[in-house]
Order: sequence, then structure tokens, then C-alpha cells
Amino acid sequence: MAAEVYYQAIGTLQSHSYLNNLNNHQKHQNNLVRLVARDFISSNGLSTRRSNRSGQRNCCVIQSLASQTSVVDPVLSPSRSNIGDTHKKSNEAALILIRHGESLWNEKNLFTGCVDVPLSKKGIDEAIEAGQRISSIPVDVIFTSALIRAQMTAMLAMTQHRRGKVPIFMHNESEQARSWSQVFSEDTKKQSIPVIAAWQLNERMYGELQGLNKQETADRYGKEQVHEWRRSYDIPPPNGESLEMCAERAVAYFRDQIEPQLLSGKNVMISAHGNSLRSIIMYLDKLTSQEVISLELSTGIPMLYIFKEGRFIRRGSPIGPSEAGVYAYTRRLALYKQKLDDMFQ
Ligand SMILES: O=C(O)[C@@H](CO)OP(=O)(O)O
Repeated sequence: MAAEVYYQAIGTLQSHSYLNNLNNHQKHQNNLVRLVARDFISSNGLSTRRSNRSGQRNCCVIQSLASQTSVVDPVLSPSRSNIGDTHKKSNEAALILIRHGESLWNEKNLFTGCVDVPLSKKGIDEAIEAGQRISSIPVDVIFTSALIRAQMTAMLAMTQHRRGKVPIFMHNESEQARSWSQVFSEDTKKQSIPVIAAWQLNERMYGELQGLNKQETADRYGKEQVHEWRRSYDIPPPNGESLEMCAERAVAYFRDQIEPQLLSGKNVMISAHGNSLRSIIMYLDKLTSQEVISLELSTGIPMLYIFKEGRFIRRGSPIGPSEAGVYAYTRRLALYKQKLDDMFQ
């Protein structure tokens, strides 16, 4: 099957289920918070992690939100039920990839690359719909590019998540930024998801094509030439990055920063771009430089992978809060969803 067909969106959204869930959401939120708080106290001892050694206080506070990502979501914790398929046994983690929703320059058919353009109205709707699709998949840590369209997509998507945690951007750019963005409540931290922005996940730098109309560029330089710039693996556009160059930083970042999170059992969402994600998918699915040419990603469509025993297994695109998608959830994901269903009954 051609790669471009392989990665298409699947199914329709079960929006009525989502609305029902929303109505019940507030009602059961307090209950959820209580359960979660109890689990943290009983399982990870994180609530007692505050340092009493004055010299280390700042250091502990700085790592506080980020460190919670080393803790499995208590909704998944084996201590809460007789779950047999635990992180410890299977070391399984979910990986969600989302290409940002349509941007204002996608709408105008302009080469965008590293120009920082926001979502269009349609892109906002796509991001919300993407959030509905993944609203029953656990998310412990979010990575986005440094560009607003990917960040908007991640934030809008998370407004739909049934678990109700709050995504919070980590500010590590300076000591002051770190210090001024501290959170002083352990309970609040436990109800938060760290969001890490990384330029390495940015769209490929499109060089002198940035801001040009794609159709006009094809008319001027020829369809074949422009297709080569856009989709070949190793031919860069004028003064820009080839996919290969984009992969050098995006895949390196994935391997250095994201894979260790998955290895430790954390569920990760990445909100990024057509080409930075193409390079990561090329790595995950072991595509050749020929195969990646025909790999196209739709805007705002989440793709789900399971990381297990060192392997990435693609599961397709979940279609809604009450649906598993065309591929069945793993047992662990099904249990997570069941717990959310029980809480919001
Ligand atoms: O303009 C861009 O930055 C990208 C993604 O929108 O375009 P292309 O489809 O050529 O990868």
C-alpha cells in the first residue's frame, strides 16, 4: 500500500459522546482529583519529594513539574485495580504524533517553513477535532516545536482531553524564567502536563521559497523541480534544508530527548510539522529515502504508536472518545479508557 494512503485519516468523530462526556466532566472532576491525589501518595511518594536541605531547594522546585513526568499517570497505576498489563511488566507507552492544523499560510498555499504563522479558523477546528480523537489516550508529557501553529494545535487538542490535566509550558530559557514559573502546590503539579518546546522539531527551513506561492513557484520553475525541492530526501530548496538535513536535528532530538521518556513508560504527544514529522516517521517505520517521498501527512490528524520492547508499533488514528479507531487499543489503553468511562458515568 502506498505510504500516502497508509497514513490517511480514519473514520468519523463521535461528537455526541464527547458532549456527554463534557457535561459529566465537571461533575466528576473533584472525584478524579481525590482519587489521583490518593494514588500519588500511596504509590510514588512524590508528595514528599520536597527537599528539606536548603541548598537543594531551588533545584528540586525547578525539576518539580518535569519530574512528575517520570511518574506514570495514576489512572494507569496497577495499585488502583487488578490491571495485569502494567508499565513495569510491559514497559509500554503511547506515542501520539500530530501535524499542526491548517495555518493561515497553508490556506493561502504559501511555503511556510520556519516562518511563525498561526492557525487558520479551519486549523483551530482541526486541532479541536484532533483532541477529541485522542481524548482517551494517556498523555504524560508533550513536545512541540518552537512554532506557534504546533503549539496552538497541542493546546487546543488538550482542551478536549477527558483526563482534565492542564498542559503547562516549561520555561527553561533562563534561570529567571525557570524561577518565575515555579508551581508551589504538589497537587497542582500532579494535575499538570509539562509541555516542552524544541526548535529541533520545527518545520524544515524552506530557504528562499519561504513566503512564495506554491503554485506560482511550480509555474515558474517547473512542477518536477518544485516537487524535488518539496519531497526529495536529499535535495534542499535554495538555501534551505533538505528532508535529510531536517532529519539530522529532528530525529536526533527524538532519540535523545523523547525516546528516553517512552522507555521509562511515559506517554508522549508530539505536535510538529509535515516535514519534521515525516523525518521522525521515516525513522519509526524504517522507511527508505525512496519510500518517504510519497509519505504525506494531513493537517490535524493524530497518529498513534505504541512503544513496546524497544519497537514502535503503529496503531492508526483513534476516531473519538468512545471509539478505539480502526486498530484496537492495547489492553493497557483500553483499561485507561475504561477508567475514564467509569469516572464520567
Ligand atoms: O510550506 C511548508 O512549510 C510545508 C508544509 O506546509 O510545505 P510542504 O507541503 O512543501 O512540505
